[in-house]
Amino acid sequence: MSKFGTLVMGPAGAGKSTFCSALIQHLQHNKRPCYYVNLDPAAEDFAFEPDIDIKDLISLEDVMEDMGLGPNGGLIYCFEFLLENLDFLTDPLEEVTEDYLIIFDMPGQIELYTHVPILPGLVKHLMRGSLNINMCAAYLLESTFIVDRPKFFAGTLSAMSAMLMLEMPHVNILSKMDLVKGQVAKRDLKRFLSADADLLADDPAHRLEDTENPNRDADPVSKNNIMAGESFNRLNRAVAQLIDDFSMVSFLRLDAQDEDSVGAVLSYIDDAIQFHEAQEPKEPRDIVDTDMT
Ligand SMILES: Nc1nc2c(ncn2[C@@H]2O[C@H](COP(=O)(O)OP(=O)(O)OP(=O)(O)O)[C@@H](O)[C@H]2O)c(=O)[nH]1
Repeated sequence: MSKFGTLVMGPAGAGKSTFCSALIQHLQHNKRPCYYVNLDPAAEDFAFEPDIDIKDLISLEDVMEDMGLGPNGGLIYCFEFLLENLDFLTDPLEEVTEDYLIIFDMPGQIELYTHVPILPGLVKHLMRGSLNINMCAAYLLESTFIVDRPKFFAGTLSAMSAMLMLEMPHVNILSKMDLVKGQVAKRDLKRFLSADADLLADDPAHRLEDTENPNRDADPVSKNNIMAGESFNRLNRAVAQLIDDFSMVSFLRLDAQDEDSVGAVLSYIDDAIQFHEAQEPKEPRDIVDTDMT
């Protein structure tokens, strides 16, 4: 039998630890066992004591002090150290049975999900090694991002970057929905949940389309700036359209204080894990270069 787990990720302050706690509480209420793994080497206070805490292996504070590194370099060092000492995770996780949901609480440094190839190695170890955990990534983005539409699409791209890098079942979650309740009409909210590209085109706060400036032709600097603005606009819209066309990113809603909302998100995570488990493992395809004949 396989083990099951979820990797809770997202930018700093997105609500990852709060979601982990709400999830643990919900699982406890439903008499479902869970196993909590803290992988944030800077995390301090926990509502629930982790079963595994990376700080027992290495802490960010020590690394910064001993190695003279900053918080980002220190975090990368901690994860490289973890990858060199994977028994720290493997030994206790081998004992965890399939009844448990293993919850991995991740740090918020965005570099980890975008351009440092550390997490793929960790995920590969957890999912494909002797542990063979069926996992789903839960990527949290703060719902207040929807107030600033370009920021929302930038956040959506960070979620996509994690999806592409990790190649594992993945759900995206707009966290802290209580903070935007009443501020966004239901109809508008739907457009954010499925990342509708037209959100950029009809953004009421759009500032770059200053084509009506009467001095634009007379002032070459102003003209160049406006041209750059226009081409950036077109580029932004093209990227948003790509996300929209391929239905690449859609979001679930989460209010961590509302147990029904937590339960609903959990059921999506469960489904994503089970759907993945049901898939036949694919044989790698033969590479046939048709131009070589
Ligand atoms: N209103 C509201 N606040 C929330 C919710 N979830 C988290 N918060 C608050 O948002 C802040 C950050 O939450 P954390 O859970 O620490 O976020 P995190 O992503 O774990 O943060 P880092 O580990 O620092 O990246 C805290 O003040 C939480 O109380 C929510 O659903 N609603």
